[in-house]
Amino acid sequence: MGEVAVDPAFIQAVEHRPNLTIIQAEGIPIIDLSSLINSSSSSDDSPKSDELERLISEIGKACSDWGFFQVINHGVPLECRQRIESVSRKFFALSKEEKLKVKRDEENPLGYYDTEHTKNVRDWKEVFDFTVQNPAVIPASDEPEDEDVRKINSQWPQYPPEFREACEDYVKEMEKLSFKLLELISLSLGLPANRMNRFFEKDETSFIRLNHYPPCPISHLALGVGRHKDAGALTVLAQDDVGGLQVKRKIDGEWILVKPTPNAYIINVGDIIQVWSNDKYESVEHRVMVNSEKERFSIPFFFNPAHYTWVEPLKELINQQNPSKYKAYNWGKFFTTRKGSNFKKLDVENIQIYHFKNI
Ligand SMILES: O=C(O)CCC(=O)C(=O)O
Ligand SMILES: [Fe+2]
Repeated sequence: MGEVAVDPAFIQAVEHRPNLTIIQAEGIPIIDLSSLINSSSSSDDSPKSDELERLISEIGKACSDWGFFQVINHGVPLECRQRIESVSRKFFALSKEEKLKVKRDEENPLGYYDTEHTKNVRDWKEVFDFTVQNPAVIPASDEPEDEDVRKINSQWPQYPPEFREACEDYVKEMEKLSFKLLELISLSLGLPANRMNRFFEKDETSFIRLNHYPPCPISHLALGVGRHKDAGALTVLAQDDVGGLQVKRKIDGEWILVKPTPNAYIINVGDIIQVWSNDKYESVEHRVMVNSEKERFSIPFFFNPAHYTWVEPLKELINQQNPSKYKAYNWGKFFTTRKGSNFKKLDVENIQIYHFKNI
C-alpha cells in the first residue's frame, strides 16, 4: 500500500464510492449500561427493576430501528482497551517483512493479512485475526458433505513482546460484555435471558480482528471495508477518534457516519441474530471510509457460535401468523464458505443468509 500507482483492485464502482457530503444525523442510539453493571445478573428470575426494563426496551428499539447502537458505562476497564490499542499500533508499525512472519494463508486463516476483498473489491486496510478458543474448531472444508473438522491456532508475533497478553486480557472482557448484551437482546425478544447462551458456551468460533486503515491517496475511490453485513451473531467494535464507519440507515438507505464517542463500544446485530429473531432484528449494512491524511485503527470482536450450530429462527418466535422465514443452515459451513471465497475471488456473490430464505 501507499504506492503511487494504485492497484485498480481497490477502485469501487461509481455507485459504491464514499459520499462527499457527509450526512450529519442524530446518529445511532447511545445506551448507558450502568444500571446493569451496578446490579446483579440479568439472568436470574427476580423481578426486574424499572431501570432494567427501560434498558431492555431501549436495546430492543435500537436493534429494530437501526441494527446498531453504542454502549457507554459498559464495564470494560479503559486500561485494558488502551493496552490492546497500543500493541495494535506497535504491531502494524513493524516492517512488512516482520508482519508477514505471522501471515494468514490457505492453511491457517488466522494472523496478518493485507489483501482482503469485500464483494471482490480490495479493502484499503491490513488486519490481524485471533480466536477466543485456541485451538478453535471449524469445518475442514466448505463442501456440504464433508464432516471433517480442523483445528486452527492463533499465531502470535514476537513484537511487541506484550502483544499476546494484551490480546488475551482484552478478549476476556469482550466475552463478558457480549454475554451481557446477548442476554439483554434475548430479554428484549421476550425470551429468558440465557436463551441464546447455549450456542456460545462450548466451542465458540468468536474472533478478534485488529484493523489498520493507512492514509489513502485515493480516498474518494476506495473504501477501508466495502459495504457488508457481519455474518456472526453480534459485533462489539472499538473505534479510535478518527471516524470512518458508516451505517446504512434503515428508514431511507442513507449512509450515516458513526461519530466516535470516547471509550464507547459500537454494537451491531449480525446475520445470525437476524435469523434467530426471524427478521425482527436485521443485520444492517455498513462500510468504512478511509482518510487521505490520517490512519485509523479499529478492533471488532465477532461473537460467533460453535461451528456445528444449525442457525434457524428460534421456535418461541414463530407461529402460524409469523412462520419461519429461514431454512436452517450450518454456521461452520457458512463461515468457511465466506472465508474461502476471499482466496478464490469468485465472480459470483458470496454466500448470504437470504439464500436460506423460505419463499
Ligand atoms: O473498522 C470499522 O469501523 C468496522 C470494520 C468492520 O465492519 C468489519 O471488520 O467487519
Ligand atoms: Fe463489519
